[in-house]
Amino acid sequence: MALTISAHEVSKHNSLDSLWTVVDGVVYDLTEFAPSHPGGVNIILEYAGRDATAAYSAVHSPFFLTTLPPSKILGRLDTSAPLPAMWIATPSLPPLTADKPPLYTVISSHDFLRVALASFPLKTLAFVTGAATDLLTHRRNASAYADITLRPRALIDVSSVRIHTSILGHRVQTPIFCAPTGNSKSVHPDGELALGRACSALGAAQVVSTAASYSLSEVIDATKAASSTPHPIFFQLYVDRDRAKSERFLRAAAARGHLAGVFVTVDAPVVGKREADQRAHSDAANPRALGPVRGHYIDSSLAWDDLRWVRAIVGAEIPILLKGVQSAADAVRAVRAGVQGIVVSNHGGRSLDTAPASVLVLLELQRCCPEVFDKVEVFVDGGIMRGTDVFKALCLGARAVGVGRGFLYGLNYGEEGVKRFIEIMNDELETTMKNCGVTSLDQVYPGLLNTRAVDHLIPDSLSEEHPYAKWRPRQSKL
Ligand code: HEM
Ligand SMILES: Cc1cc2nc3c(=O)[nH]c(=O)nc-3n(C[C@H](O)[C@H](O)[C@H](O)COP(=O)(O)O)c2cc1C
Repeated sequence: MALTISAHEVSKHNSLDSLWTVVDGVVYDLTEFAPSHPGGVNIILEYAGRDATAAYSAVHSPFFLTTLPPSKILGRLDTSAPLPAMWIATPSLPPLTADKPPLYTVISSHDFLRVALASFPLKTLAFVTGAATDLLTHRRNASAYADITLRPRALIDVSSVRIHTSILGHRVQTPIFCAPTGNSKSVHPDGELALGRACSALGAAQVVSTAASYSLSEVIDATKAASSTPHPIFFQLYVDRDRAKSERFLRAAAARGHLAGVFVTVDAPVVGKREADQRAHSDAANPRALGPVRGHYIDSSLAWDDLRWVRAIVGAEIPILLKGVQSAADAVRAVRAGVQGIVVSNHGGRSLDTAPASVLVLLELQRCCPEVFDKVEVFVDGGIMRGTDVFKALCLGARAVGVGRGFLYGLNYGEEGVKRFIEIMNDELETTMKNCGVTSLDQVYPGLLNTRAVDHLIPDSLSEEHPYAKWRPRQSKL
């Protein structure tokens, strides 16, 4: 890359016909790439013909640029002459809006949420706290835990409790894992690296999203440097419409040699209608746009048979989990399809509003297909804010629980905040166990819960018919 290119030359390539941009002093030709940019073409166009370093670095690690074909790296920017005014664009993400209270004053996940509400930039706030349409599933994920009550046992020696367990053969120090979340750099510049370092320090498993700001490899490298005992790292897969791209990602992930498994997300064939996100991005320049372009690269034709394709790529050894199982019928199909684990999840209520709260689906599995718990490892996420929630999910057969937003609220304070979040949740779980007369996670079982307040909501058979409405559409005469 010997060529030096003047800012004046770059600025001529400022349209979709010829689109150059500069990141960290390197000039890239994004003409071919821009229309398929997973974050949408408009954001790239905004930086066409000028410097995009700040905007790029606000959401991405340097890794993504290395995935462009070498022919698209045109040269270095000539910085010997003064750069034109307005050439270096400011990032589209505004800085944090408020000072955060000291971390030691934050003592619960609700406190972390309060700090996020006061300090996240508007777009980040909408992205992280948002959910589909009326947020009913999002709220119900949490409130359903409150409807399930505990049945404590007394006079048991609980002076010492242990919360370690295993996930698909990997020992973890806590049953709480970091669920995959995209674009974590919008919360903190260290994004998934900080999540990884904190998980590694406290022995929690981590799932790295396809849409992560840092690549899986960067996360593995960062956490290896932080701790000598590696924590299990999983990769979450959104299958790309360009299947060859997903195949390359998966092969690279498998070849990296530190992959505990692949979570294939199945509850977001399209991105849900998240109105806070739409409002935060509404733009007079594109009045007809209905929201930020997210996930348009996801292949909505993905079907059960495609799991064989995933298996063929990752090989026989790496476990595959389905993330986003929302019915007993699909849990049974997943077992038949030969996966090693399922995650009962509705994407934190972000995909389909009024889908059932995930802990209720866990109960549905217990009622309609209990054998699933013996055949595969079952996990759950969505709405977990307290140690009591974790405990209840484990009593209902979850091997471990995922938390999405909570980790991001911790990440607001960087690695230390994530550590504090995990420690608070662990501490609450231990307190719950002691007060319920349980000293290790192999003692939890459904008898420690009263679920009567929600039992009437749980389907009572695997049948995919409505219990009494039998109407079917008539054949159209057209
Ligand atoms: C001018 C350079 C670039 C800028 C300013 C930019 C900015 C952005 C923004 C703002 C988003 C949306 C984040 C959100 O959802 O809030 C995004 C998403 C994304 N970008 Fe870029 N980007 C650039 C170049 C690239 C390149 C070169 C690649 C890869 C080769 C890339 C890969 C992605 C991916 C995978 C996502 C999707 C994340 C998701 O699914 O949410 N970007 N980008
Ligand atoms: C900001 C954000 C981004 C997310 N990104 C992804 C993703 O890239 N892939 C995925 O499978 N799930 C994603 N999820 C869903 C989480 O993995 C998880 O299912 C959900 O957040 C659990 O609910 P909770 O946030 O109430 O804990 C995301 C969730 C949030 C809040």
